[in-house]
Amino acid sequence: MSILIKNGNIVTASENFIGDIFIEGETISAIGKNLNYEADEVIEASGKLIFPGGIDPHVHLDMPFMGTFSSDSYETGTRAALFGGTTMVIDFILQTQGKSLRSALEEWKGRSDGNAVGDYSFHMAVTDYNENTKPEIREMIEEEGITSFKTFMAYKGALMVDDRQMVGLMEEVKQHGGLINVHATNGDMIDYLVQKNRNEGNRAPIYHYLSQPEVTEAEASERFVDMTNFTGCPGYIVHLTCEGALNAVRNATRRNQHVFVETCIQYLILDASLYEQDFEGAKWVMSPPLREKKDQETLWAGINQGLVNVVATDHCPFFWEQKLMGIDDFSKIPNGHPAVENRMELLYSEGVDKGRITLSKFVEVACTNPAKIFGMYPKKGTISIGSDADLVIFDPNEKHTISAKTHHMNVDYSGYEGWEVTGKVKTVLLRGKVAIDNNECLIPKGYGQFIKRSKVSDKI
Ligand SMILES: NC(=O)NCCC(=O)O
Ligand SMILES: [Zn+2]
Ligand SMILES: [Zn+2]
Repeated sequence: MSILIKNGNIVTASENFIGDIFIEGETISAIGKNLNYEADEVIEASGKLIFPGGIDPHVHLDMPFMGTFSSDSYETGTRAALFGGTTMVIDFILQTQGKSLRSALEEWKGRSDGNAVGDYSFHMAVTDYNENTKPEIREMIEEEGITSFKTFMAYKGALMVDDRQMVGLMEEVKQHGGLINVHATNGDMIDYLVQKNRNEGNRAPIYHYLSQPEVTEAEASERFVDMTNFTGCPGYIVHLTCEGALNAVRNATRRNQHVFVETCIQYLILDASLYEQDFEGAKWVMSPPLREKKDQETLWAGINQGLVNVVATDHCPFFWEQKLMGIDDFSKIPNGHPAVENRMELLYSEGVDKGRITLSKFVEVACTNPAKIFGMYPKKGTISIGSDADLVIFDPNEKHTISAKTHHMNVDYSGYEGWEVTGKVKTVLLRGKVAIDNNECLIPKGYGQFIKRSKVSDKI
């Protein structure tokens, strides 16, 4: 099967030009002007942007968490991602404390195998690092192509590791060519504030926010950055939200250290005033919580300064019924919100269309850097000869309104209900197949492949 895409405005992290793309099978075989190849299908793309398929390296699909499961399966979650121009996601496996990484991998495979519509990979969350898990790090990297390891400095009593485990894990991960991801907030301080608020009868969603002030994230980010400096292990901070935390990374650059930073679309465009509305605020109960306007400005600037490398979502949807588990106690509200379908369009609309970032920066943080950092470049994350034909054909002028009535995520509300967006995903190709066209998904469950990843470096 061959496809010729004609006259599109091709955008990569470094280039922007009008041209044609010729696809044979799953990969791109030619790029140029006025290409004259015979193709089984021709797609006219004049007036449209063509960028690489988006990669969201932070999603939680069908994940057991806080006494329930996140509500998107591999099928619904990866399909919704495709509708929004994201052709690949990286999901998190959670080790159960006391059990092996291998058994967690088998559990996650049981839910994901044969069920994904779009491509996916896994990070391995190590929640119990000990002599038994140590040899499994090499196994995951060498045998499974899982090269990134997530740690939680928070969720005390459930997922949190201490600093001793952290440095031990870093040594091992570094030795085998992997990367450490971290949820960097101070779990002990948060646990103290949560219990204090609950004891004082403060049970509304806003107390979730008040139990995780900026200092809890700034302190843990600085500690993590210092530990990666000490061990020499490449590090990546997930869902960074605030000025204090970004300053820890900024300070590290003064000793020529680079730690990768991911923020999420919600931290760029939503703020903590959303918690000021009774239980409705539960829609945005996530960890870390939404912050202030000054933090949004810091994050947009951080993208342009090259300090913030990736914009993800931390997609972790729960039905309203599930959020109601915390109606009497904010600490029981399942943490997370749905966004995987909205990320690319919101980032284009709020970032590029409003002049905060360039088109190439948009591609860099939404497509290219995730591929580079997580060991998939240039197979994924760019438009070049030999790369997978994962492409988004995008109308930069079409306006539309986000709503739970029309989204494809398996959840009954939207954190962005009524949001007016400029720019619309029109057609999406995944490994040479038209996956989305005319608001329809044209590929079946099972088309999505598990992508084994290479060893990583701390340079991009
Ligand atoms: N972020 C969040 O609120 N839920 C998912 C788990 C995590 O990433 O911490
Ligand atoms: Zn987290
Ligand atoms: Zn997460």
